[in-house]
Amino acid sequence: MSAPGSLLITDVRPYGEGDPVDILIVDGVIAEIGPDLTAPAEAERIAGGDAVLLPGFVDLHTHLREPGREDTETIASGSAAAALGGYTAVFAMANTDPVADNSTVTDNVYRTGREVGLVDVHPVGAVTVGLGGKQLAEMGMMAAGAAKVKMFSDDGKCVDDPLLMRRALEYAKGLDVLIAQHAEEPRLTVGAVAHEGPTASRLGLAGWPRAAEESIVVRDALLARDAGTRVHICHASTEGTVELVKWAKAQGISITAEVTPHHLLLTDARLESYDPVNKVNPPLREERDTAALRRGLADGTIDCVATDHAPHAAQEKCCEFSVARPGMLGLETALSIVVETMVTPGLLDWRGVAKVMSERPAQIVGLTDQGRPIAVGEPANLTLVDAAASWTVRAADLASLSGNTPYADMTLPATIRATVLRGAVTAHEGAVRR
Ligand SMILES: NC(=O)N[C@@H](CC(=O)O)C(=O)O
Ligand SMILES: [Zn+2]
Ligand SMILES: [Zn+2]
Repeated sequence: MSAPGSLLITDVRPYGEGDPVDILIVDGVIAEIGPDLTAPAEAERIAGGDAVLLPGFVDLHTHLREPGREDTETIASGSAAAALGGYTAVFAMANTDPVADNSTVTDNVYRTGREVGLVDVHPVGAVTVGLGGKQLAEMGMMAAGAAKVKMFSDDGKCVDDPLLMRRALEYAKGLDVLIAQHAEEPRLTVGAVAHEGPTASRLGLAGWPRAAEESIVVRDALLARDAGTRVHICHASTEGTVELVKWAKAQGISITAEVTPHHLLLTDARLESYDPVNKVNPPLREERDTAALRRGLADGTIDCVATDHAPHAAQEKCCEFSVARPGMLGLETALSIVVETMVTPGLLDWRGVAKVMSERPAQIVGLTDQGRPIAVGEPANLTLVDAAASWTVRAADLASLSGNTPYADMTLPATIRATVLRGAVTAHEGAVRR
């Protein structure tokens, strides 16, 4: 499925480098790159306005709430949010209702995503039946279905039983699929709603210690070593996790890790207001953690950025902190937060942004048509970034059906001028194209 016909994008700088060029796309594939290109009269045209041209972003961690909670997000609304955020592929987590633990659900999510057509929606399959942590799901059936499921995760819950995790990794090796772990030792987080530290103590909130994450990270690194397979760590949130992933990689263990935009920018200082918009799993931590995560992302210890876009209804967020649902929106603000935390301080250049938001995530999960070089003959999955622009986040203006953004009223750098999926313009100047 690629857009038939031609699209001419004028005046863009691939990876923010060199003089502006034009890009001619024919039938979904980059046909020419150079100055002052000509296109057939009927070709669609987009004025780049000196935008930075990047490969389309790939999100390994998105929660679309379909099936089950279509009041908070649908595959259509989440796809729109993704396209507006510069994404051309997203991985939709399995903690839906019903759970995506069988190929009927995963194939339906996949097909609906194709029908919407704004972004490639790849369903994530559950590792265990019903996310129950007791019995392995039929991973092989999901991998063999129409969706060709490539990633499995019980995200929202940790696969905490070490023997079951070991078996899951062994099966994943045989199927050549990826297991992504929500690293949380549940015995250490009973009742926890905030990072365990001085802020939570002062505010009287039950704490989630760093060790709850780190003990699972190191355990799963060792299990992956013994199984001779790979494991991916969801939403790394602590300084210790960065150290452990670095250690594991140095041992030759096949481990990868993602960080969310909110764990790069926000700390538990946010909790002073008791506003549950700041409640998330794993919790917002301290400045030494955000600093270590930024350094880790810059030096490649942390492989990529993933949003953990987690829409929730107002009535489940605007309530007492301890009972509010954890999670925050992320798709439409991710690039801006990465610019704020990584590009502006000089930790990443635009090549680096392409790497952590597109190339590495595509490689980690084995997508062959995403995260590709901007070159002739490559699929035209592209994002145009207006690096000089800024915008003020308004929850009501977001395409998501939910409003739980922690960045409301903040003015952030960089906007997405356009997103192109296989030659089709999916978003342009803040509006989706259907
Ligand atoms: N991150 C969150 O706080 N919540 C996620 C689940 C998860 O990612 O663990 C959700 O599904 O709402
Ligand atoms: Zn999680
Ligand atoms: Zn999640």
